[in-house]
Amino acid sequence: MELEVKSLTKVFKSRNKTITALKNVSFRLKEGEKLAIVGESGSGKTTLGKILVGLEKPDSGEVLLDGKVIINPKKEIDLESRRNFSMIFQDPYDSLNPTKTVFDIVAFPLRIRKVPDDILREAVYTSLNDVGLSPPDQFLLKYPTQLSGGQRQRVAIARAIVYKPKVLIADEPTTMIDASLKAEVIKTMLDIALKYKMSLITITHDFSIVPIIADKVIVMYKGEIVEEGEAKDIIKNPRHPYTQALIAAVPKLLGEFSLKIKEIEEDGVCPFYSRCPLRIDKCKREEPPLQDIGNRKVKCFLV
Ligand SMILES: Nc1ncnc2c1ncn2[C@@H]1O[C@H](COP(=O)(O)OP(=O)(O)OP(=O)(O)O)[C@@H](O)[C@H]1O
Repeated sequence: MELEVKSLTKVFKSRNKTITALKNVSFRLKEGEKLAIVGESGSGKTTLGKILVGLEKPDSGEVLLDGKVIINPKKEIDLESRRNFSMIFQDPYDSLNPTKTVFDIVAFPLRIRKVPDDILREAVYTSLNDVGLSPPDQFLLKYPTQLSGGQRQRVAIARAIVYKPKVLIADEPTTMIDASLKAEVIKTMLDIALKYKMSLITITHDFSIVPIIADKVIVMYKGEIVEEGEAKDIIKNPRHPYTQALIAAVPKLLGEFSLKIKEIEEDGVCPFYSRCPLRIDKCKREEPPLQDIGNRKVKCFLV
């Protein structure tokens, strides 16, 4: 399996505002690889995940799986292509229907694909065992409100993996759960990815989980990739000033790190200019390209 994301761009327009959520985002992912997409709130991470699972359409660019175009602006993503991806959403309180039992929640993706009952039942049991909700019989008839936060997140994972996607996308999977449960949820996802040879894309603002969850990292700022490379290299030696700031902010909350500076929003200016501690004059006159530097890509003149 090889996933290729090519120049994805997505712009949201409302009455008086245009927001470029993604701008020319490209990357590749192989079978079993683990990628972290890191950036603060609003950097476009969730939009990227939503495009992959078919919840949003790109304005331009395309996504290929094993060389075949499965997503482009003119195409409705079909159920067969969607089967390759699955997304675990940030909030296990919000994403589980409170009126449905665990069985119905986990079975749902198979029901819409009209999977026969006996296969469906077997798949739900396997999924619940895989996420550590075992024995499954103890959980099947429970409602989300009867479960703890960690258990709810496990149900969300069970639902996401029930049809064995090739790429599992986890959007801030540990944000809403207790710190003490973070490691367990992460371990569950890693075990599952390994067992089924799934590729894992973790969307996060939290650099502290990157060494555990990823071999590759993409750092996004305002919808653009500003740095991309091997996780261990980037953590040891971040090259883009934004990546440096994100890593320096661990384990502080990124909210504390955000500087309240009026941002310059002009074309032809580095998007990180207003916040960059290392900016030079050129950064205000010219937007740096995403340059290849060894096995790294960095969108900065200073590297
Ligand atoms: N449906 C939408 N309509 C209008 N604007 C949107 C929509 N979805 C996202 N945006 C905007 O696009 C930008 C990127 O949002 P996105 O949710 O992808 O970022 P993010 O990095 O995942 O942030 P967060 O962690 O807060 O979810 C934001 O400015 C957001 O307000």
